[in-house]
Amino acid sequence: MTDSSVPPGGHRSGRGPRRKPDRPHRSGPPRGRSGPQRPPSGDPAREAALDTLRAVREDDAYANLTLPKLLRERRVSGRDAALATDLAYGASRARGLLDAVLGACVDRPLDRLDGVVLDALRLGAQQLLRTRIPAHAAVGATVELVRSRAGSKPTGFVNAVLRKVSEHDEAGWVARLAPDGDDDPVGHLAFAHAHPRWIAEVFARALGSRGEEELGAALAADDSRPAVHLAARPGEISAEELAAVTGGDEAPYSPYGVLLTEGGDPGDLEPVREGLAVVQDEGSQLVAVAAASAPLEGRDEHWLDLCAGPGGKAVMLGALAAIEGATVDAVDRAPHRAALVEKACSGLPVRVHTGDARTIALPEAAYDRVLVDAPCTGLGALRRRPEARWRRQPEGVDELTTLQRELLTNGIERTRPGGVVTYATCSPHPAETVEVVRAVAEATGAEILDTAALMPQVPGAAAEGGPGVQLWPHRHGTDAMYCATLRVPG
Ligand SMILES: C[S@@+](CC[C@H](N)C(=O)[O-])C[C@H]1O[C@@H](n2cnc3c(N)ncnc32)[C@H](O)[C@@H]1O
Repeated sequence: MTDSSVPPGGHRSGRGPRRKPDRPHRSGPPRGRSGPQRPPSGDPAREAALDTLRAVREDDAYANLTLPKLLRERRVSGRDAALATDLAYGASRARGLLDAVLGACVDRPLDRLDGVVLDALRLGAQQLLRTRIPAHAAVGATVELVRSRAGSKPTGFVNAVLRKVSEHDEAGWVARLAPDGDDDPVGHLAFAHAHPRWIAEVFARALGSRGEEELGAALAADDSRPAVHLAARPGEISAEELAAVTGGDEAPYSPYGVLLTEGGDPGDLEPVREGLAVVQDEGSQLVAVAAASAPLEGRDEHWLDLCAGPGGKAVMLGALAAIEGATVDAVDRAPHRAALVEKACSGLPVRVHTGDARTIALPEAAYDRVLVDAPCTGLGALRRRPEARWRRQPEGVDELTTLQRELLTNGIERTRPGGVVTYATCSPHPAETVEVVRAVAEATGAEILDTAALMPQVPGAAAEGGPGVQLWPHRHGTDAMYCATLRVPG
């Protein structure tokens, strides 16, 4: 079970949430939407969560962008903000599981329900099944939310459905509704950990021989909120100093990583405001460090980051290049993302270029080091985008793998003989990882290096069934990043 934290003194008292009388508050549908204005429910957390679910459902919005904006606009903070976040992100992540339970409690297809009622039922079911909020508080608060947004008419229906949901806990519903674990272990685990089956199948393939043992842990870790890591800027501050200043812990694998142990907005931390550190998953740090340190004979001055936006790895590469006396060319096709790289790399020896990496006018066979951090399905970073797992479709994978092969081939063509190329994705999908690297190495004659040897401090890093390193949330606490290094024949 995840997202089960109830804010201190929160809603376990059984008395439903109370609004502080002096808190400035704006309620009702998001700005710019018309519709009957009803009195607010006096529950800013659930109102913000409901409006977030609506924006995700109707406008294809991202929950992790919508909710913080709503909370800021409405000046919702503290416990209310924490509860809104738990509910909106939790219900977005668990949508498939919640809908299966609701489907068993409602006598018509869910898509025939009024949208607000469906969103509210999802929020109610999330509270009942995946938080420690007492059932009567969860049902009562959801009914009041519906009354304030849709009037009294649907309240009896919502009350009755949620009472049926509350007849079993999450494990009880999984036992009733999930595929049988003996006949269909992957389907069972996918249901129990609220993942679409196709994603669970991809994880199982990527885990290879360890799939049977580890798939449940992998899906459970993917169903929880990620820890926040900082990357100390090389040459400016050490991880040890950064940990001391921020109160975090030095991260286990990245020489520049710090694991934050306190909540709060990391953007408010002084070293982050001063540009001495950035928020960056430890897995991404390891990829950038591997790209900058893969063994190389001869000149080591010209580096290239072919898919650089928004610039997380380019900052690390730029800072390491500054120490080595090298320079970095950073490319991105999207002008707004190239602009973000420019901003992030200010003061570093990084030149930013906007254009398609496959055709941009940059030298051939000239770079000593190249990073190809390819666009991908993002299946390794699902923890960061609560609704993403239900939005992604397997059909998009082929188009991406074609682009990935072209980009890696181009990266190899731009590398001098004897130079090194690092290929990375934030996806563990074998079609995007080991299969791309194998196919391109075969076609170009590039030599695949032992990438796991570049990260001796990371246990169990070698990818299953192919070259490269595959990191995992359940093993390493990182995103499920993949990377492989190749040497261009001399
Ligand atoms: C996974 S992201 C890179 C993340 C980045 N390296 C970082 O650490 O912040 C992939 C990037 O590739 C860019 N991209 C996609 N197709 C491209 C192409 N044909 N040429 C150059 N950039 C491309 C996308 O705009 C996106 O910014």
